Amino acid sequence: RVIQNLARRRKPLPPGPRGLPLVGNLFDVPKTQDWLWYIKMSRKYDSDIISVNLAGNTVIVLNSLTAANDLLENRSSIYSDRPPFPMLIDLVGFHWHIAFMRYGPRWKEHRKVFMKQFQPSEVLLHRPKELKAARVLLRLFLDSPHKYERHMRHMAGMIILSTAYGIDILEENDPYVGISEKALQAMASAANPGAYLVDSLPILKYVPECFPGARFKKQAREWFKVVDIMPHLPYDFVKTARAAGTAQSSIASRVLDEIQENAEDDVRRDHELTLKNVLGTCYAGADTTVSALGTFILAMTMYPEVQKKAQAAIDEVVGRDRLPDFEDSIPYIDALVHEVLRWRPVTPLSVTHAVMEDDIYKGYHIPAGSVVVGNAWAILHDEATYGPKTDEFVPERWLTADGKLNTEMPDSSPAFGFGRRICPGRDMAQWSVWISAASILSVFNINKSLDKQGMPIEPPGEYTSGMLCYPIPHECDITPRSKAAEEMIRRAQLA
Ligand code: HEM
Repeated sequence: RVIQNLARRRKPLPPGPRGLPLVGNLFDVPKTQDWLWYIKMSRKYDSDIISVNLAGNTVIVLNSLTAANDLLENRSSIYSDRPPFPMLIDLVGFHWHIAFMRYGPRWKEHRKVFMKQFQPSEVLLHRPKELKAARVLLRLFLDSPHKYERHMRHMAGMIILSTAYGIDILEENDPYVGISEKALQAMASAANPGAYLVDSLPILKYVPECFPGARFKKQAREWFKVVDIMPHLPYDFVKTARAAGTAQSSIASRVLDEIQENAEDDVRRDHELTLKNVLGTCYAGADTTVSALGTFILAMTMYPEVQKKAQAAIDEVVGRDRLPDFEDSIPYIDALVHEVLRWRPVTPLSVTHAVMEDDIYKGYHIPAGSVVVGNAWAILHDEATYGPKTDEFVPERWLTADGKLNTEMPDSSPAFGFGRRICPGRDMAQWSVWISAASILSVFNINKSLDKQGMPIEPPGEYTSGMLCYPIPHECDITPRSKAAEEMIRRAQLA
């Protein structure tokens, strides 16, 4: 084995730009949209696998579906760890979040509990809550269309908090939404690759707060206050509601019933802690759904002809006198959801994995402990896989000539990551986006706003840049397709 390891180490690292002493490529990698820079490097070195050195840490970037599948999927037994994330975990306190747990028994236990609640058969149980939230979304769009981003956030929060905890959230200033949003803002900032030097030089986490340049520690301490209580607050709500006999059906209640029946005190405590962490993690999923819905609104504003085709497809199946339901089969909307996830992936560089053992791929050495990144943007924009004009929003690329979903083609799953860490909420997420998109288009038109001269305002199509990216809300006009549509939205609230 020793000889094998020595032989591996003699192989070169995957190609990449030469860095400076000590800092390596720390200042070469751009702070924003680094996925585009990695594509450029991949072309420059004519290799779908490249490496950079960030202050001594090797980062391996996989820029093709083949490379991502070969390593993250087919060798997942050694490629499913996470890097240590000193800022996010040790300082900001996200140690309870499944997505950032190291590979091992603790992660496996959490993932098992999560998967059980979000496997496709269980997701069917959550549909009534998704449908209710989609209908509330329509009414909110009707009342204040310009606040569409806030309403989509409300909808995603409503689905997750009612599914996970049986909490009916308030339309304004809900305390559970408030705390979760604050924690997620902290996550978005702290997980931003390259944003904090402490992630490259973990020793910095020990410097005192008063030390020059240690402002990040003060910031982390502020964030810690909300991040630490985020999973506890809604969980305590369920426990109180159960004691009072007022708890609504929810994942928390169902799992608590099972736990109460079977376990000894200390086993039960462990199970409860796992459950609390799993449920806390769910809200982060809500945030990704908001990003995908924002991309949907952007695409509909930019591509009116796609919008018209989608509406025609809905009208053909659903008609104009009821709202869409999960039972409706509308392949054009299936295609549109895939295209939303592909065109502007929510996590363009996915979430970083780490490799646990030395490995060799295509003759290159991948050292144990390297960070391994699947460049989801590069993969989902590869014309060899997804056809021409991948920068354009074209749902037809997912359809056969007779308008059915093309099952021969790879789907949009790289948007949800890879291998053993692939997003376990993806089924639920896709259905949330599906029902929202179908419901919105069945009753609303989304058009470019007009400026003072009556000219259409082109949406800038800007996104935030980080691990999770969100479209920056743009001006658009969201108006009911007819008086009857408006009445249908109001009636649906009373049902
Ligand atoms: C459009 C919506 C969503 C997108 C694009 C998305 C994307 C992702 C990605 C890229 C990962 C990392 C996978 C990897 O490391 O290879 C991930 C992980 C995860 N997602 Fe999602 N997600 C979405 C919605 C959701 C929802 C709704 C939930 C919960 C109900 C959820 C729960 C999780 C969890 C728990 C993990 C961590 C998995 C692990 O590390 O084992 N996600 N997601």
